[in-house]
Amino acid sequence: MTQRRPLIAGNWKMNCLRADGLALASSLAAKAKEKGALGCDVLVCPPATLLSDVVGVTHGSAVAVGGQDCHAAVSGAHTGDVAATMLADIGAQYVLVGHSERRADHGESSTDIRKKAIAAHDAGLIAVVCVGETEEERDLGATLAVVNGQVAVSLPEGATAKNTVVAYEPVWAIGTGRTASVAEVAEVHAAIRAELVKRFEDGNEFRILYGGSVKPSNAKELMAVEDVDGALVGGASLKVEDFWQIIESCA
Ligand SMILES: O=C(CO)COP(=O)(O)O
Repeated sequence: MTQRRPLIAGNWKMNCLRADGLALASSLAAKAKEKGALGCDVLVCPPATLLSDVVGVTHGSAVAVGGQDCHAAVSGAHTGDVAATMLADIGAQYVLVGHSERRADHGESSTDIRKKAIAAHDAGLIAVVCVGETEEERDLGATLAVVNGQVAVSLPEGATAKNTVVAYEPVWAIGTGRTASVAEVAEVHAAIRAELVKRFEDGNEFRILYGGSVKPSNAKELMAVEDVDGALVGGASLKVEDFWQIIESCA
């Protein structure tokens, strides 16, 4: 069986002013240093305003830093946007693309997301490509068709297990306290794995994260599911003790 090193990623979303964000990142970096070898890779994705400083305070620790989005272009007249090259330039190693909140708030399509993933790869970043069905789509029995469709279009030809992570986040489980059941997660992750294996030579090596109300109390159970290779954590990543317990669930 392929051994995939888990990734525990914190998506801070639009939270944390400077003092709180830097305290959170510094505490995590200190805990990681104190612990030594961890059972997983660790990533935090702060808001753009804090990226550079968080890179600074986590430097030399096992905590990697990522952006929450990037533009598909390298530069140009795109007011308010950030290029993948800019993220790489300040020391970020990852970028989230296609989060359901971006798909919903900014009307991003899977085609847009593929372009962003290509920009991320060209900049030397690891793209964390997010997919997931809405509650309506699940109720219609369309979950696998929706998620497989998003995976097929959002992942570019040049995706590899080294430059791409897939994150499955059912929209109805995000920030709601409702977590998908182990059976629901297992079914979708197996379907994503099958898509990846069909399309990419190293499809078995891609990490597939689960996200949606992951917390210390359910992390161990979710991480034990076949083809769950880590978590993308929102709310619980803002509390150092909670996020740390989720990290430890990979030990
Ligand atoms: O959207 C998420 C992470 O990207 C999940 O958020 P919550 O963990 O707050 O449900």
